[in-house]
Amino acid sequence: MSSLNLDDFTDLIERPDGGVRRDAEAHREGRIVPPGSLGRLDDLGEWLAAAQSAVPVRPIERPRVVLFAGDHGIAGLGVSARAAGSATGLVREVLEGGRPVSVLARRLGVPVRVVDMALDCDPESLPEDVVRHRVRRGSGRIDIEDALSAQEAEAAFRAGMAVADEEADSGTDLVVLGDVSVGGTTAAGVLVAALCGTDASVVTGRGGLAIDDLAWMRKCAAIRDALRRARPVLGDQLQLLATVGGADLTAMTGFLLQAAVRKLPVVLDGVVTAACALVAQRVAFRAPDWWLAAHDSGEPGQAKALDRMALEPLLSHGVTVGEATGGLMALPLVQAAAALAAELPAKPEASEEPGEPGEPEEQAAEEPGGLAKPE
Ligand SMILES: O=C(O)c1ccc[n+]([C@@H]2O[C@H](COP(=O)([O-])O)[C@@H](O)[C@H]2O)c1
Ligand SMILES: Cc1cc2nc[nH]c2cc1C
Repeated sequence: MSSLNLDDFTDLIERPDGGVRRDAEAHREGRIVPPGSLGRLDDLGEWLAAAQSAVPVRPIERPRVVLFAGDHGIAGLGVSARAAGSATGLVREVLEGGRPVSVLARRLGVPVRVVDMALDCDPESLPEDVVRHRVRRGSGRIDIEDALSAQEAEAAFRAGMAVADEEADSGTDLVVLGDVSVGGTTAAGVLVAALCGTDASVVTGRGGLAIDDLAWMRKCAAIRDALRRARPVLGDQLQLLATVGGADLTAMTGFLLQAAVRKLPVVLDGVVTAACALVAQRVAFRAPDWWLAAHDSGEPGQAKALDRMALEPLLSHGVTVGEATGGLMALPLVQAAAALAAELPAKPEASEEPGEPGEPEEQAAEEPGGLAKPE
C-alpha cells in the first residue's frame, strides 16, 4: 500500500463551480417568485446547483445515510451516559429499524448504511457488510494512550475514502453523515479544542443523554488530558486522529475529504461530524464548500467548529441523539429547495426584457395592484 499523503487533497478538492452558481442565481432571478422571498431555500438551491454543476438543479433522488460506528475506551471513565462498549446495541437497533434515524429514514425513503470501524463486540455477531472495514475492537483510552496505531489510523482513513468512492460510484447524490459512537463526543471535543486552540471547558458538552455535573467534570478532565497529548501532533492530521480521534472519527474524516474530491455533497449532523469536518478543513481548506450543516445540536464544540468553517446550521431543535437524525431533518428542506429551484416557472417574457418601451410602467402599474389584494 503506498503511503497516504493528506497534502494531496488540497489540490484534488476543487470548489463547486462559481460560474454555475452565478447561472443558478440568474436562473432564480428569472422565476415568477421575487428573489429573496424563499429565504435560505434560494441559497440552498444555488449551492446544490453549483455542487452538481447543473442549472436547473437536479432533484435529490438517491440520498443515503452513512453512519460510522465505534466504541471509545474513554467511555470507561464515565464521561458518557451510555455504558462503555454499548455502541453495538445501538447499531443493532439501527439495523432492526428501531432508532430515531431508522424511523426518519423509513419515512423519507432513505437507505441507511452502517460502517463498523471499532465496535466493542465480536465481528461475527454483525453482518459482513457492516464489519468489513473494522480496524480494531474499541479505540484506545485517549487520556493516557493513543486511540489508534499509525497503521490502524491509515487503514481507517482509507476505509472512509473507500466508502465515499463506493457511494459516488453507485450514484448516491447526497450523503447524510452521522455517527454511532459511545464516547465519541469526548474525542470530538478534543479535536475541536485542539484545532481552535481553546480550553477543555469551552468544548465540553453534556453528550447524548445529558450527563450530570460530576460526569461533566470527568469529561472535562478527560478532554484536558487528551488535549495535552493532541497538541504536539496538531500539524499532522492523520497522527492527530490516531492520537485522540479514534477509528470512526478517522474514517469519517477520510470520507468527508474523498466525498469532496468526488463532488458528492454531504449533510453534516452533530458535534462528531463537525469535529471531523474541522480536521478535514485543516487538510483541504476548500472542502467545507461541499458540506451543509443540518442543525445546531446545542453542543458547544459543534458551534465552535461550524463557526470556524463559516457553516451556518439550517435548523435548531436541540436534537442531540446523533446517528444522523439532525441531518435527516434537513433533507426535506434540501429536497424542497432543489424542487423549487428547478420547477418554478419563468417570469413572462416581457418582464425579462428590460429594454422594451413602456414595460417599466406596466410593471409599476401591476405590482401595487397585486400587493393590494386582500390575503
Ligand atoms: O449531535 C450532537 O451534537 C450530539 C451530542 C451529544 C451526543 N451525541 C451522540 O450521542 C452518542 C453518544 O455520545 P457520548 O459521547 O455522549 O457517548 C454519539 O453517537 C453522539 O453522536 C450527539
Ligand atoms: C448557501 C450555502 C453555502 C455553503 N458553503 C458551504 N456549504 C454551504 C451550504 C450552503 C447551503
